[in-house]
Amino acid sequence: MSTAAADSAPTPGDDLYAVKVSVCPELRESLHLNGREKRGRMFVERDSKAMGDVQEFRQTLHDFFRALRKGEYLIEFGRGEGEEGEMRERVDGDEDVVRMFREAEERFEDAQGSGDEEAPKRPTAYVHILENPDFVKEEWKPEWMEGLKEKVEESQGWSMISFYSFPKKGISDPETFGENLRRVWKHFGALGRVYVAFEGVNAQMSVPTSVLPIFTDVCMEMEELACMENGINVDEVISREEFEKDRPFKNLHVRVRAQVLADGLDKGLDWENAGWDMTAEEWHNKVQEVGGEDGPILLDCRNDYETGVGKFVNAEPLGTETFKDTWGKLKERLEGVPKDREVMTYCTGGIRCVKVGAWLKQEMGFSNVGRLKGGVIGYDRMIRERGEGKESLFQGTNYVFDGRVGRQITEHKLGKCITCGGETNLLANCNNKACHKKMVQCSTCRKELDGCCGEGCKNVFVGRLGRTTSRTVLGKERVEFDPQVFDDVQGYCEEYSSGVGEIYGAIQRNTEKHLPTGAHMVSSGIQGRLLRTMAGMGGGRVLEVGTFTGYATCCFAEGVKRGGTVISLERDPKACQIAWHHVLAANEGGWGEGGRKIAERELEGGVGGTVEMGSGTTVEVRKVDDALVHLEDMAAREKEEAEGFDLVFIDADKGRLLEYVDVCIRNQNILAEGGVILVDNVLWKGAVVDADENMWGEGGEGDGGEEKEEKRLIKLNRRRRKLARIMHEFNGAVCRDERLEVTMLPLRDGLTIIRRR
Ligand SMILES: C[S@@+](CC[C@H](N)C(=O)[O-])C[C@H]1O[C@@H](n2cnc3c(N)ncnc32)[C@H](O)[C@@H]1O
Repeated sequence: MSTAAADSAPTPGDDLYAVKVSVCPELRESLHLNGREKRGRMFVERDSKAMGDVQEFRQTLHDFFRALRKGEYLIEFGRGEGEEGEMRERVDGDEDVVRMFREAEERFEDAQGSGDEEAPKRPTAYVHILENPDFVKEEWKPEWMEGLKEKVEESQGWSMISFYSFPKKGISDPETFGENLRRVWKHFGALGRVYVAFEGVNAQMSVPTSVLPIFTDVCMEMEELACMENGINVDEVISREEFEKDRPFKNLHVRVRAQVLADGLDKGLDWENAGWDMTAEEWHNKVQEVGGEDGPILLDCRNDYETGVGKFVNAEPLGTETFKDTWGKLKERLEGVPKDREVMTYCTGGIRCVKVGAWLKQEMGFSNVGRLKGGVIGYDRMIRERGEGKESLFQGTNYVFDGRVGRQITEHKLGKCITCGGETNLLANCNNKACHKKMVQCSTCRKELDGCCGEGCKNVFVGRLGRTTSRTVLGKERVEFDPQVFDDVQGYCEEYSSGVGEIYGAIQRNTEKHLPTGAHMVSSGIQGRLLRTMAGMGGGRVLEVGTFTGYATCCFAEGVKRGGTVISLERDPKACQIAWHHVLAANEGGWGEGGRKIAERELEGGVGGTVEMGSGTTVEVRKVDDALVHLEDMAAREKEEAEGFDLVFIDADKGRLLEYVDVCIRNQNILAEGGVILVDNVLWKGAVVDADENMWGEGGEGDGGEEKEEKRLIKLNRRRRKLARIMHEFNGAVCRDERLEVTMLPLRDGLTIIRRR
C-alpha cells in the first residue's frame, strides 16, 4: 500500500521513497489551495502499486493534495527542486512513473557513494503539478447564482439571522471550511460575524431578504450546516432605508476560533445530549407554571448586562459576567435540587443552552432539561407571527450581538441607566471603541455623553471624531489607541495570508486546557505565519528564547529549510512537556490532520529532547534554568566551534530583553553574521504609546481633583503601565544603540527586527 503523509516522514526506513511535490501558481490560485497544499512531501512504499501505476500514483497524490481531486492537471517530473531551466518530463503513463522512481533510486545510490553530507536519506522524486492548458476551465457558476446579483440589488429589506451547528463529526478543517463560506456567502451580499471551529459554526448575520430562501437552501446543502438542529433563526427585517443609514454589520467576518462559544470547560461534552427543545408555544404555556416547590425552575443563561434589560417573567438570571462563569453559578443554584426536577433554560438564540443543557444532563445528572428552541429571538417571532393576542412573557429588551444592540420586545423598563440611575430599557455599547462597554443608558444621558459611558470616553470619542488621537488626563496629553480597529486590521491580514495546518489549532486548544492563564502568549495568527516564513529565509538555524507550549517552535520547524536546526529554550517544565508533545506530534503526523490527531492525545514524552524530523530538520526543546545564563554559557563554551543562529526569537522575561539582545549581538556564535533577532510584544497592546515618564508624571495617580472615570482607568492600567514602561524603555534603548539597525512592526502585539549594522 502506498502512504501519503503531510510533510513529515513516518519513522525513517529503507522502504520509503519520498516524493517532493510543488504546484504551479496558476493552479494554486484557481483551486484555492491552502498553505500545506501548495508544496509538500509525501511518501510511497517501495514496490507499492503507486510506483508503477499512474492511476494509483495520482490517487496517492490526492490523499495529501486533496484539492487536486477537483481539478484537471498535468504531472511532470524533474531531477531536483525545480530550479529554473531544469528539464522536466511529462508523466502520462505507467512507464513514466516507473522511470521517475528508477531515476530517483539511481540518484540516491550515486549520492551515497559520493560522501556528500547533504545527500538525501532516501530516494527522492521531484514532481511538479501544472495546469492543463487543453482543459477548458468551467467558470464556477452554480445554479443558485443565476440572477442572484439582481435579486440582491432589488432587496427592500435585510433579515437579521443567526444560526449554529455542532456537527457530530465536527469540522475537520475549519480554515478551509471558513474560506468556502466566505466564497459562497459573498455572492449573497451577506454581512456578519461568523465563528468556525472544530466543534462547529456560530453565525450572526444580515442577509438581503429577497435571497434568504436561496441562502438557506445553499447552507442546507453543506454537510456541516445541514445538521443544524433548529435551522436558521430569523429575527427582524430591517428596511433598506434603515439598513443603509446604520448597518448592523459592516463586513462579513468569518473567523476560525478554538471554540465557537468559549466555555472554559476542560473537555467537550456530547452536544447532542443536551435536553429537549421546547417550541415557543410550549414554552409560553410552561413559563406560567414556573415556581412553587415542585414546579419547573426557569434559568436565564445570559449575562448580567443582558438580563438587566429584559427577561421572561418568573425567570432567574444566573448572574454571570461571561459565559465561562455559568458552571459555578449552576452548581450553586441547583445544589440539593432533586435530579428529576424540571429545569428550563433559555438564551438569545439557543446556542448557549446547548452547552448548558449538555452540562446539566451529563455533569450534574438532571434528567428533565428543556431549552427554548430558537431562544428569545424564536419566541419573539412566534408572538409576532402566530401569537394571536398572546401577551409576550418576555418583558423588556432583548440584547442582540450586532449594531442594533437591543431589540425592544415590550415597553417594560427593567434597566437602570448607568449614568442617572433612572428607569430605561435602552442598551448600547460605549461609543469609545477602546472601551466599547455594554451598558444600559437612558436616551437623555446617551445624548449628553455622545453615546459614551462617561466624560472620559466622551472626550476620546469626540476627539477622534475631530480626527485627533489625543486627550487630556490629569492635565497631561495622552495619545489614544484603538484596539478594535487594530484587531480588525490584524484579522484582515490573517485572512489574506496563507493558512496554517490543523496541528496549530490543537496546540492552541492544548494550551487553553493545560496552561489557560498563559493562552494569550502563543504566537498564533499573523505572527505565526511570519515566523514560519522568516525561518526559511536565513541559513536554517533558529534559536527561540521562551518556548511556552511550542506554537512558534512548530512554526519555525515547519518553515526552516530542510536540514535546518531549531533550538528552543524554556524554564517551565510543564510548558516544556507540552511543547515537546507538540513537536513529537508534528514529527509523527505532520502539520495537518495527522499531527492534529496525535497532538490531541494525552500528553506524552518527557520535558524536552531532540528529534530529527523527516525533512532532515533537527528540533530541540531544551529545559533550562535561566535562558540568559544559558545563552552566556553557550557563548563562552562554544566560542570556537559553534556557527551561530540566523534567527533568534526573544520571547521570554521582558525585564531583561536588553541583556538578551546584547549577548546575541556580542557573540557571533549566538547570532551568526547577517543573522536577525526578533523581539515580541514591543507594543504591549499599544500601551507603550503613552507610557513615557513625562506623560504619566510623578504624582499623577491619586492626586486630588481628577475625574472619577479617569481614576478608574488609571487604576485598571497599573500593571499594563508597568510593563508598558519596561517595553518603552527597551524600544528607546535599542533604537539609540548605534550597533543596531532596528525596525519595529505593528504586527499583533508589536515585533521588532534587529540586526547588526
Ligand atoms: C511569551 S511565552 C513564549 C511564547 C512562545 N514563544 C510562542 O510564541 O508560542 C514566554 C515563555 O518564556 C518563559 N521564560 C520566561 N523567563 C524565562 C527565562 N529566564 N528562561 C527561560 N524561559 C523563560 C516562560 O516560562 C514562558 O513560557
